Amino acid sequence: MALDDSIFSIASLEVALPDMAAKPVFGRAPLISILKGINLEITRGTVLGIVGGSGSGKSTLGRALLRLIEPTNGTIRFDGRDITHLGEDELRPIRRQMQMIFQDPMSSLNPRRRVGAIIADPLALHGFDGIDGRIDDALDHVGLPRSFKSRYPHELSGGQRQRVGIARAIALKPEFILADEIVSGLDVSSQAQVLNVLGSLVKELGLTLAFISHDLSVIRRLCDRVMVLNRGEIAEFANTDELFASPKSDYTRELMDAIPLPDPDQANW
Ligand SMILES: Nc1ncnc2c1ncn2[C@@H]1O[C@H](COP(=O)(O)OP(=O)(O)OP(=O)(O)O)[C@@H](O)[C@H]1O
Repeated sequence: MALDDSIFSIASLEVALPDMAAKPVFGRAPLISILKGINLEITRGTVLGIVGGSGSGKSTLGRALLRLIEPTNGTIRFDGRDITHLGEDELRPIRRQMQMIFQDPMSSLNPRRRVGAIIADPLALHGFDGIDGRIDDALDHVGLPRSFKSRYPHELSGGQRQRVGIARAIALKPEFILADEIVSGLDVSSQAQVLNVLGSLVKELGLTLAFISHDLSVIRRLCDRVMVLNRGEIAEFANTDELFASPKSDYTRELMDAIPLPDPDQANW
């Protein structure tokens, strides 16, 4: 793969964090290793699924990609630039290019701001002009009526709130979006809506997405490639079709066995 096809290039990534359970009376908590030897390329315009059980290191990997935490070892290249150890001042101009959509929109959307303002705030912060038009565009892209601009988050359903989170992220025209367990709190039909919206956006806008989920059935619907994480290490990394056709690791097979049988009402998912 040519290097310029990659939005992210990760080599030998390791993350160790202070062990909060250790609670030392004096000095610092000892470090525990969370991620080990992660190598990864994320190709422009593709969706990478990151899957694994609870505590496997999915969110930590996402946070390291966005440089919300600093790795202990290894390199993170974003758009060809080594960002592994950049300070906050140097990261600031890059931050707009990397957006995140969160698991719980009730806590990530300010309950006292209307939807229009929620989408407008980061646009204003980053100095965009024509903000009203950009808000309308973003709402159109996620399939929400423009009249929702005057609503508050509590006046929306869970799926609609999650689409506001997506609208806020795409309005900034980022190069990359990280979505961390964004459908796990939703009922099956809202999950389907949100996944459909994301799938269309990837095609329409050429988005590059990393999609974290513990649920392989969700990953299968959206992702081109899948990284399976187990205890902070890569158990398997393959194209989605290959992974489902012939899983190579026992751990992947365990995750597959945990997929619930499809609901016949959702057969056209
Ligand atoms: N700030 C931290 N300090 C110490 N340990 C941490 C910290 N954050 C996460 N961990 C530990 O790192 C491991 C990986 O956590 P992480 O949240 O990345 O996993 P995950 O795969 O996203 O799990 P889940 O699906 O449950 O959210 C866990 O054992 C967790 O307890």
